[in-house]
Amino acid sequence: MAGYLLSLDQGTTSSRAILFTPDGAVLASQQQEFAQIFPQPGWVEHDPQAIWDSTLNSARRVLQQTGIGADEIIAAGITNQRETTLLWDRHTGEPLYNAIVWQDRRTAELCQRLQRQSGAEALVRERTGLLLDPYFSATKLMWLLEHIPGARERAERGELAFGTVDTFLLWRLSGGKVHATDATNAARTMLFNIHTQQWDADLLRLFDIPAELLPDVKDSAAEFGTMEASLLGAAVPVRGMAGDQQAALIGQACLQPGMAKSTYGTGCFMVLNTGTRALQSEHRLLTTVAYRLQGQPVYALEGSIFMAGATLQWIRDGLRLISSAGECQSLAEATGYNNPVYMVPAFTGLGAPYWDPQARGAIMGLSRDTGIKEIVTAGLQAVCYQSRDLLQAMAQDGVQPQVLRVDGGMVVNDWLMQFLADILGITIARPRVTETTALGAALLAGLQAGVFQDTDDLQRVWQHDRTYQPQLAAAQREALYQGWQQAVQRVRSSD
Ligand SMILES: Nc1ncnc2c1ncn2[C@@H]1O[C@H](COP(=O)(O)OP(=O)(O)O)[C@@H](O)[C@H]1O
Ligand SMILES: O=P(O)(O)OC[C@H](O)CO
Repeated sequence: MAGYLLSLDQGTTSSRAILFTPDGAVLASQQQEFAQIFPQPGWVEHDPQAIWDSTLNSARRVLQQTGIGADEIIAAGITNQRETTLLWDRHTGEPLYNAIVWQDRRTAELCQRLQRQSGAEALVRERTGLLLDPYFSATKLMWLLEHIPGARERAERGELAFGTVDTFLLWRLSGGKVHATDATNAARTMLFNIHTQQWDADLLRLFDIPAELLPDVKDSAAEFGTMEASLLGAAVPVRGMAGDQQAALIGQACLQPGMAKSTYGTGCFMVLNTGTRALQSEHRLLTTVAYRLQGQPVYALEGSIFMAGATLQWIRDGLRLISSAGECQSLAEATGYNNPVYMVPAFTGLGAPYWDPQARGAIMGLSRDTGIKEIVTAGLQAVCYQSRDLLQAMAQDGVQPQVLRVDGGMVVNDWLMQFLADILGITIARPRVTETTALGAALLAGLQAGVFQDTDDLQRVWQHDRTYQPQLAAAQREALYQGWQQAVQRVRSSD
């Protein structure tokens, strides 16, 4: 089929537009960063106009760069930073406040208050697969309704619309005609019942959210509406949508139960396909919707690590031990595996499976001969030990992937990938196209457009670049990991 697939990838620090050929190759890519707003400690906001402008500019530029007309685009897909919460006026389209970003912790106390309410935590866990944490949209929306004068009354009168970034972009792209999301994004709001695939009345009551605010929830490959022709020069149909980590799972073609991917960027997100079974984790992993096709949800277990590449950024910009992230590979090669130094990068607490917001970072095992290389190596090793924590939690929940597909900025580091294989004891596979998030959204759009017939067709798009096999003796692997577990134990605020 002639024509192209356009992917709009709206991330936490930048927006990207990528044009793919129908066989999943990247034709061109444009990216624009935007400002992070930190009004108070622990608060993180984005200007909605900056989200919109950077997305639209990237899309326009990628067409200009290639000379391709919008009328040559078969379908567009949207993928996005998840959980980030917006509230806008249905008549004017104007947001009432900045977007409250997923990293924002302003509702921590509100969450603690709700946790004390009998049965609240269990209700959230059972219906949404999530934990009662400020990370998700519900308490952010609650905050907006409480703090913007008149917002609650207006919401009850049906004058306002809530949305995560996908929904906001679709609203603007469609000229205010479509208020919809997909099941993967809905699953991160803490208001959506992942079993019935409906907004949940009990949760709406718990968080005091008027149902009038909510978007329609569609499959991840669906007819989401068309973009206003004035935006790109032709009315491009939007046919795919998924939160960025779920889109990466699709872009990595992890479409069978037991297949897993891990994205190593600023943070790390490991997602494991569990098929049509919504597996409830006993080890504080999240249960989430991986994608929904033809009304059938496929579920996933997810673990997130807050500091992956960000640890190296701190080593570079905070400690100034290196001048670029690329330097760390040769330092790690010189140090070797048997590094007595352990770094626990709990700068903003520990994520899954610990969920310990009070824990703080530490570097342990220092001696007079410790130098820069040992500290840098410990920063890299911490990413792998934390991945092992997540993989182990998944295994204890009954699913043990044999291969982990990886992507994100850190996976260019061959030493890191080999150490990851050795510490996890499974095969690490790196794909040829590492823009897996954008690819996932394009694949969903292509599926809906008929470019691909079924998920088997999507699987054929994935191409392998390099694999790393575990080579370390089991005893040595366990000894290294034990050192990590002891280090974590020492920084935790509670058991
Ligand atoms: N050679 C390298 N080895 C390890 N980490 C690296 C290397 N090059 C870049 N990184 C890390 O990769 C991260 C950027 O990855 P990227 O996927 O672009 O992040 P994000 O999409 O979250 O902004 C940075 O935090 C950087 O420290
Ligand atoms: O935009 P990213 O890549 O930092 O991803 C953010 C995640 O979706 C947050 O859950």
